[in-house]
Amino acid sequence: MVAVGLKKVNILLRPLLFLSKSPSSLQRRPLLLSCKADFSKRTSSSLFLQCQFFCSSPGNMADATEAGKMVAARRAVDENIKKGQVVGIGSGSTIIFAVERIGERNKKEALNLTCIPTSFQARQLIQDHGLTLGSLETSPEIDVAIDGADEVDDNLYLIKGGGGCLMQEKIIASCAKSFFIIADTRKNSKVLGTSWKKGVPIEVLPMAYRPVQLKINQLLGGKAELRMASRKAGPVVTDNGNFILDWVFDGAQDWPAVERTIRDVPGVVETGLFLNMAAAAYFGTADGNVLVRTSKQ
Ligand SMILES: O=C(CO)[C@H](O)[C@H](O)COP(=O)(O)O
Repeated sequence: MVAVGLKKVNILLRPLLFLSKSPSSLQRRPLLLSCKADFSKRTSSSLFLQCQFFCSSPGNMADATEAGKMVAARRAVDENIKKGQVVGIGSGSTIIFAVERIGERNKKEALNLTCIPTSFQARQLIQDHGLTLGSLETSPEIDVAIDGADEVDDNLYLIKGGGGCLMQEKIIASCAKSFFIIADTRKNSKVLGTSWKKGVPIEVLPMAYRPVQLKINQLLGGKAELRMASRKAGPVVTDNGNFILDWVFDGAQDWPAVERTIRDVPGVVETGLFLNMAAAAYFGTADGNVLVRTSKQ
C-alpha cells in the first residue's frame, strides 16, 4: 500500500509475461510499459493503479518489438471485442497476444464468442485458450476480425502472408463487418515496400507455379520467387496445399492495378495485397503507446 494524500493506493501489479522460447525473454527483467489509474475499481478508501510490466532484457530490440505487438493487440481486443460476437482470428506472432487477451477476458466476462480461424495455427490458439471454435459453414457472417500484417501503408493497404496464411485470412477478413490490424510500430509505413522487403506473397496452385512466375515477371517486372521451407526440403506448402511465390518489387506501385494483374494470371489462387479492407490499424510501441490509424473512407 502506498499513501497518496489522504487516500491509500493499492498497487495492482499485472505482470504480462512474454511467453517466448528466446533465452533473453527468460531472463525476465521487468520494464514498465504503462501505469494508469483504474477508477472503475475505486473504493471509498482505495484507488487501484494498473501497472503493465513487460519482461525484457535491456537493449533487446526483439523484446521491444514483442512489447509493441502486445500493447497493440490488447488495445484492439479491448476496444472491439464484445459479448456474443463471431470473431475472425488471424495468424502470425502478433495475434497470439490478442488471443491471450481474449482468453483472459473470456474467463472474467464469459464473452460467449464464436471464433473462426484463418489457419491451423489460429485453430490451435482458439482451442488452447478455451474459446469456442466455429467455421464459416455455421457462421458465414463475422462481426469483427483481427489480424497482423507485414506492412501497412498510408491508405491502410496491407501486405499480408509473411506466415503463408493469406488466403484464409483474406476470406475471413472479407466476411467481417469490421477488420482490424494489430502490429508493432515497424509495420507502419507511408509506402508499401519501405520496411517489408520480402515482396508480396501470392498463393498458387502447385502445378502452375512456373508459368505464374514467368507471367508475373513479364507483366510486372521484379521477381516472383518460390518460397522454400526452412526445416523441410522443398517449397512451403500452405494450409490449402498450395505453393507461395513472393513477388519482390522495386519502388512505389499502383496497388489496385498490381492486384488485378496478378489475380488475372491463371493458377493464382490469392494475393497478399489487402486493399480497402482494414477499418483501422493499431501500432504498438515498447513504451506502451498505441497509434490507431483509421481508414480514410
Ligand atoms: O499475414 C500473416 C500470416 O499469413 C501475418 O498476419 C503477418 O505475416 C504478420 O505476422 P506477425 O504478426 O508475426 O508479424
